[in-house]
Amino acid sequence: MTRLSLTNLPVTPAVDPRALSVGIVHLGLGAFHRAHQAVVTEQAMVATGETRWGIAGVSQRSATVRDQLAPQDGLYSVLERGLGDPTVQVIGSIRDVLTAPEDPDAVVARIADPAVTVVTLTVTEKGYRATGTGLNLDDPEIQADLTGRPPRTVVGQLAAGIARRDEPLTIVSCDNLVANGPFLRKLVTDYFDALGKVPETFEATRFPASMVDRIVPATTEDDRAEAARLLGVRDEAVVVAEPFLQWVIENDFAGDRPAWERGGAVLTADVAPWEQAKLRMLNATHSMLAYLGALRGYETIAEAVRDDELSRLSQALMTDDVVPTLTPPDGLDLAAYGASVLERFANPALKHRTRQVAMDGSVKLPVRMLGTVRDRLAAGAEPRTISLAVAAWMVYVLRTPDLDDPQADKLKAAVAGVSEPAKLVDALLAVDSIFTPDLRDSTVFRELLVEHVSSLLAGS
Ligand SMILES: NC(=O)c1ccc[n+]([C@@H]2O[C@H](COP(=O)([O-])OP(=O)(O)OC[C@H]3O[C@@H](n4cnc5c(N)ncnc54)[C@H](O)[C@@H]3O)[C@@H](O)[C@H]2O)c1
Ligand SMILES: O=P(O)(O)OC[C@@H](O)[C@@H](O)[C@H](O)[C@H](O)CO
Repeated sequence: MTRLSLTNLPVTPAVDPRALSVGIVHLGLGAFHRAHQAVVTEQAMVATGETRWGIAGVSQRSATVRDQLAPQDGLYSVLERGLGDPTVQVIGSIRDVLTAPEDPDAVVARIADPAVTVVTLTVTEKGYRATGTGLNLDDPEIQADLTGRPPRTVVGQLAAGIARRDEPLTIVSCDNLVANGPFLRKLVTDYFDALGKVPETFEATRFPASMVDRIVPATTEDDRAEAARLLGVRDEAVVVAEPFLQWVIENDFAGDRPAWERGGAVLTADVAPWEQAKLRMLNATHSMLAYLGALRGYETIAEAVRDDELSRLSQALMTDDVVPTLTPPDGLDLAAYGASVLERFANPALKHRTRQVAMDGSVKLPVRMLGTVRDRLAAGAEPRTISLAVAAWMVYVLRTPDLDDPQADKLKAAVAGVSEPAKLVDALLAVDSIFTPDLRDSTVFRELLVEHVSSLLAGS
């Protein structure tokens, strides 16, 4: 079947791709960016008529996305799966695709280009190479970048690009992290400190925080076949998304930016309440459903949330444990938000695999769950359901032979030969890159974990 390209365009993108120049570099050209920031950026250009916000996307690890997009002139489609029939939209805002391991100098050159004023990122939690307190200076790739090779890490790429610029830059993390903007600023600061030289432009570089939300499961062959059926041409780079899309961005930019608010984003002075509500309600519940669902043999999140007991536990997690820790942003009704999250998870057309959401637990737990545990303990409350979520991760680590986690070897070594609940809990609580001393020393938390792990092990 013919491939999607500028000469085989069954559906015209909302912008003319040929008219665009590159003004944004995006690091981490995965599925999410293509279904979220690239779409909002395109809509912003449609609303303003500007043509200078084309995106140069950077694949950080393999050449797969480049090999999918390059023969298609950077074009791809978003297959939206809601409750009705699926729809498909061709997106034209990605204008260049680079593969960092093949051409690291080209990535730095793009970041240094004066026409580029904004860099965005979606490189997953582990892509930041952080410890609980800052940049992991023991990471061999960070150490290698610090010797001055063409950088291979995301922080090294940003630092090298900033160092070559005369004009300040704005860097927007779009990953699910607590205070993602300040967090990334700290990592880049640590890098320059380790180098022993801070470029003059760094002080003016801005790192606005952002909250991003749209469920974008990994694309499957069935999705590619469905897109081909709807488009009449083959799209190897199609991404699947739910209809919902939200992007809240701190309005703190060093220079020009796309009018993202004209494309559906919200620009605000304070992202923290949005981000905390989303990470603690949506993402924590997502992860709990992933671990409990996988342990019960459910393939997808939609199957898991349709289990009455897991649905009740999801509701209890949000209502009893999370909501008391939140100060909602103006205009957000937390009860209605919680109900809408569960409805979105139940979308049967989105085959979001429990195993995909469950991956990288060692870096997700601190972001999604442990803040709630800490806040409830500090309030003298018993964090019952959130502890079940953590216990489910512990049993998942024990029971999953091919654990997909950056610390898989360390976690599997910690639980090797363990079968008693208390020993499993103690072995994993001792992993200090995940659990801080206050949590390790909490008798209430430990006892809840042992109780939940006991019943999960007995029930399976
Ligand atoms: N998919 C979603 O529903 C969704 C929703 C909200 C936010 N996000 C955020 O976007 C991130 C990416 O999600 P996705 O769906 O695009 O995943 P994906 O697997 O399609 O893409 C992941 C991207 O991160 C890069 N990456 C992975 N490990 C890395 C490492 N160690 N160093 C540097 N780069 C690395 C990959 O090269 C790839 O470009 C998530 O981790 C999350 O923080 C995703
Ligand atoms: O993308 P991850 O692996 O960081 O997390 C998995 C999901 O919880 C996450 O992607 C949600 O779908 C998303 O945060 C919804 O906006």
